[in-house]
Formats: sequence, C-alpha cells, structure tokens
Amino acid sequence: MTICVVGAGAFGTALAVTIARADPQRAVQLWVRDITAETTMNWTGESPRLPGVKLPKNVHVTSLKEALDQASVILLAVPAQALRPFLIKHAARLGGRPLVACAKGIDLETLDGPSATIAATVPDAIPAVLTGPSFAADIARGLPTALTLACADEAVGEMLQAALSTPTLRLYRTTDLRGAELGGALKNVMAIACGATIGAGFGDSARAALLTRGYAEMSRMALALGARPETLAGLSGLGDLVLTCTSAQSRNYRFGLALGESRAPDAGMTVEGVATASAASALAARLGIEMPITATVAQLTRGETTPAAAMQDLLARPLKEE
Ligand SMILES: NC(=O)C1=CN([C@@H]2O[C@H](COP(=O)(O)OP(=O)(O)OC[C@H]3O[C@@H](n4cnc5c(N)ncnc54)[C@H](OP(=O)(O)O)[C@@H]3O)[C@@H](O)[C@H]2O)C=CC1
Ligand SMILES: O=C(CO)COP(=O)(O)O
Repeated sequence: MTICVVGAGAFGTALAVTIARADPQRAVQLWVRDITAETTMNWTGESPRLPGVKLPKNVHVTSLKEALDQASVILLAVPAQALRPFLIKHAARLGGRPLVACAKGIDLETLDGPSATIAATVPDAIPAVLTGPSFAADIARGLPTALTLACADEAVGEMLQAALSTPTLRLYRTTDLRGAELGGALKNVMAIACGATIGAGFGDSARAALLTRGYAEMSRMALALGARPETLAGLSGLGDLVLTCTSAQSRNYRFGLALGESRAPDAGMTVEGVATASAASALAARLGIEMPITATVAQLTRGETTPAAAMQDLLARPLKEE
C-alpha cells in the first residue's frame, strides 16, 4: 500500500515519520505544495514546522502531483480552512480511494466538517477521519499515543486501522465519523476558553467548569447532528478535550492564554479554534441549539468582548438544571 501524507506541517510530518519508522521497507510520500518547500526539506532533512525531528530515509518529500495519483491511501494534514480549497484544486487526482482527514475544524464557509467536505468535493472517495489526543511532537518522539480512526465503511476502517497503527501509535476504530470529527473540532474552541480563563487569573476551578460545560456543548451539537454519545466520551471527544484544555503544548490553549493576559499571541501558528468558534456558532444558530461558551469564544477572538466581560456574562446566565 502506498501512503501519501498531504501537508508537511507539524502533524503531517509526525504521522509520516511514525508510519515510516514502523516499516523501513515502506516508502511514505510527504506532499508539499511547492518546489521551494520540497527543496528546503530535502536539504535540511526536517520540516520547519517540526524542528529537530529528522525524516527517516523512507519518507520522500515531494511536490509532484503524480504522488497523489499513485497513492492508495491519502492522509490530509492541512489546516481545516485549507482542506476544501486543496480538495477542489486536486479533485481529479483524489478519487476512488480512502482520504483520511487529519484536520480538526469546521469549514467557515460551508459549516461542514472534514468528512462532509471530502464527500462534497470528491464524491467517489471514501472519507475517513484520524483524530484524538496527540501532539505532533509526542508522536514524532515515539511517545505512546492513542487515536480514533473513523470510517463509515467498516472494512475500509479495519484496513486503515491496521495500516496506520504503529508500535507507539495505537488506533481505535469507529464508524461514527460525525462524532469523531466534531469532538476534535470543538475541543479547540474550549481550549481557547480554558487558556483565556487561566490567563485572566480566574483559576483552576473556573477552568474545570468551562471544560465540563464545554463538553456538554460539544455533545449537544454532536448529538443534534446524529453522532453517538460514546464517541464524544472517547478519545476524539473527552480525551482530546482534556489534553488540549490542560496543556501549554496546545496552540489553542496558548492562544487563549495570550488573550487572557491581554498580550499578542505568537505569530504564524495554526490555531484552528479561531475560525471554528465562529463556524460552530453559526451552525448552532442553524440547528437552534444553545452553545454559550462557543459563542463567547467567537466574540473573544473577534475582539467583541474581553475575558472579564465574557466571564461575567457566562456567570449571569439564567440558572438551570445541569
Ligand atoms: N500539531 C499537532 O500537534 C496536531 C495537529 N492536528 C491538526 O492537523 C492540522 C494541521 O495542523 P499542523 O500540522 O499542526 O499545522 P502546521 O501549521 O504545522 O502546518 C500546516 C501545513 O499545511 C500546509 N498547507 C496549508 N495549506 C496547504 C495547501 N493548500 N496545500 C498543501 N499544504 C498546505 C502548510 O504549508 P506552508 O508551510 O507552505 O504554509 C503547512 O506545512 C490541523 O487541523 C490541526 O488541528 C491534529 C493533531 C495534532
Ligand atoms: O489537536 C491537538 C492535540 O490533540 C493539537 O492541539 P493544538 O492545535 O491546540 O496545538
């Protein structure tokens, strides 16, 4: 089986590295969008987005479009808002095989998750999702990690689970694509909320409250869209929520910390929760469900409120049953 990973950012590179290490006889293509990136990575032997991690010999960095044609499985590790443009541009080369979305987000224009985006743009592909609690740097270091592989087609899901698991990366399987991808997308929004809370000095108890009520919001939206509750309680939901809301390794959490501390966030980092907060708020309105934390994060990221005012508003909401 020929595996091609699209996007040589932190996550795509970490996945290519761990899959390649697991079987040195297997060539893994790591697809970058231009020749400059290809030349730089081949020269330095690493990705600028994952410095210090040397690419094994069987990872081949390429910008050739033929690498897409030749792959039997393609892992899509570009950011969520870049996924649809990529798929539209290369649709003719991507059909007839599993496309595994690794992005965690909701498309701001269509309000679709990655699997629906794949279905809409490459209708004859088999959509799958790889998601769950894992920092790219941990995967690349060979630290123990467990993720969820979601695919509606059980046989293809089993094949992908076997092909992409490594001695340190353990994949669990589900057919609940919707639940898996929504958990991964929405936890980033909650991580911004938790970071802002800690940054503003509201304390660990407030963070625990946001994390728990955030989980309630994630579940509310996911169930309204047909997901299964057990998926939300699994690695792709609760697992990733806990990781991202409690670790300063998370870019979403660090972005929130900066907001809370009234300083500029680090420039140039991918922070999926920003666009997804606004997308999820719009989707919640369309579905007629309440997602107050998500709406607050959307306002915060657009500069329409401050952490202090946002917390006051959340506390002043009408009292209700848990
Ligand atoms: N980092 C992590 O720990 C984890 C990340 N993820 C998810 O993976 C996704 C990617 O994140 P991550 O790898 O960290 O992001 P990075 O910012 O590290 O890298 C993004 C990469 O995508 C490339 N890219 C952007 N647009 C395109 C395009 N149209 N065609 C080809 N390549 C493109 C960028 O290329 P260029 O440099 O040229 O702009 C860059 O190499 C996100 O959705 C994230 O939530 C999931 C789990 C863990
Ligand atoms: O998705 C992740 C961990 O599972 C990575 O989180 P950040 O994008 O916030 O760094």
